This record gives sequence, structure tokens and C-alpha cells, in this order.
Amino acid sequence: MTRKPSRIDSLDWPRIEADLAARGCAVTGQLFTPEECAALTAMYDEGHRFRSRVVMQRHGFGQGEYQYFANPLPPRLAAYRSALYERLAPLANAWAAAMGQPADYPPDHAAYLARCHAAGQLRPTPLLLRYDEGDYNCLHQDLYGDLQFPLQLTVLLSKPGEDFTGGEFVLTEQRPRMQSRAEVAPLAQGEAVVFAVNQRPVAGTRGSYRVTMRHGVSRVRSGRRHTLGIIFHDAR
Ligand SMILES: O=C(O)CCC(=O)C(=O)O
Ligand SMILES: [Fe+2]
Repeated sequence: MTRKPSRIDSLDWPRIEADLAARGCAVTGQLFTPEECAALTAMYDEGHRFRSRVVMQRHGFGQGEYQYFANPLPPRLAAYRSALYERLAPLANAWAAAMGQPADYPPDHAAYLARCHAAGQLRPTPLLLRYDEGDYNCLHQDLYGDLQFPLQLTVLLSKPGEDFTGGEFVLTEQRPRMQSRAEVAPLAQGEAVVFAVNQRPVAGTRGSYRVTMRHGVSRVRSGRRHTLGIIFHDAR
């Protein structure tokens, strides 16, 4: 058993939850040390760790590439994924209830993964992404099957301003009968953004309504940018 990463408990969760309620996204403060970021970045070139590699340009997803980790996940990453799930599951249930969906995300990540596997979503989804100068990631959603945990994280592994410039994490929010809104999440190295995978509830004057979110990355203007994506549902 890998120990629960204690850094997760020291994050300012009341502020993170308030930001998520207000905007559907929140920056976390430092989650990974520069050493952990370097170790994860170095894994990108260790092909045996991954189940597949995607060249974004070939699919019209943007420009740049990413790789999905194979099982078993690196132990620290698996520990972070499960501990973050446990922290976010109550919030996921509150969102589901507000959107009139079954609020039955189990408290334990292993139980949720078992549900994904029973539904044929068997492949692990944590991924490393690599962007060089000129690369970008089109606005998208990481759905991967019928079962979706409603929140995910992206961790910035590189040092902005030093390793790369540009390459900002962008979110859009599509509101019913209104124009879409954009938000940029400025991240420091080792910091993550937590955000809505698909829909989230917004409190309105007559009950809550749903907005649809998409995320992407603006063009990297110079250097190389690496990120780690942590998605809690597995993929079909
Ligand atoms: O590189 C980024 O900042 C975004 C990565 C992404 O799309 C994800 O983590 O799902
Ligand atoms: Fe994504």
C-alpha cells in the first residue's frame, strides 16, 4: 500500500470548493514537488509505462502528443488518484443531486473503478501530455464511456516562463440560451486545476440549471510543456 499523499489534506479545500461552485474550476496550490514533476516528465520517454500514444494532429485534436499510462500505474500516481477521488466524491454527489442524477458515487475509488470495469470501461485514463513550440490542445471533454466521474485534474509539470511560454489552460462554459464564457487557469509548476469534465450545476433564481464545460490549451509560444491528466473513470 502506498501512503496517502499528505499534501492533499493541506490544500485549501474550502476555497477550492467555493471556486468550483462559482466557476466550475479551481487551482489547487502546489500538489507535486519539482522533483516529482521532473520524475513524471522523465517517464514520458519510457515507452513501457504506456498503453497508447496519441499524436493529436492525426485526429484533429490539436498539435502535440499524449500517452495513456498502462496498468499498473506508477504507485505515487495511483495513490494520488485514489486520494483525490475520495476528497472529491462528496462534491460529485452534491453536483449529481443538484442536476437530478443518481448521487451514488461510492466513497472509495476502488469501488468506483469496479463499477467502471463492470460497464466495460477497463482501460486506465491517467495520461502525460507533451507540447512543443506551436502545439495546442483543442477544446474537448474526456468522457471515455457512459460512466463519468464529473471532476478531473490537470497538473502542470513544467515551469511556466522558464520551460515554456504561452500554453495556457483554458476552459469554456456553455450556458443555456446565453453566450459562452472563457476562463484561464494560471498554473505554477506542480499545481493542478480541478474542473468539471462535462456538466455542472449553477444555482439560478428558479432552482439550478446545467452548464457544459470544455477544456483545452492555448498555443505554446516557446519551449516544451508537460502536463499530467488525472481522470477518475476508466475508458472503454
Ligand atoms: O495540457 C493540459 O493542460 C490539458 C490536458 C488535458 O486535456 C487533460 O488533462 O485532460
Ligand atoms: Fe483533457
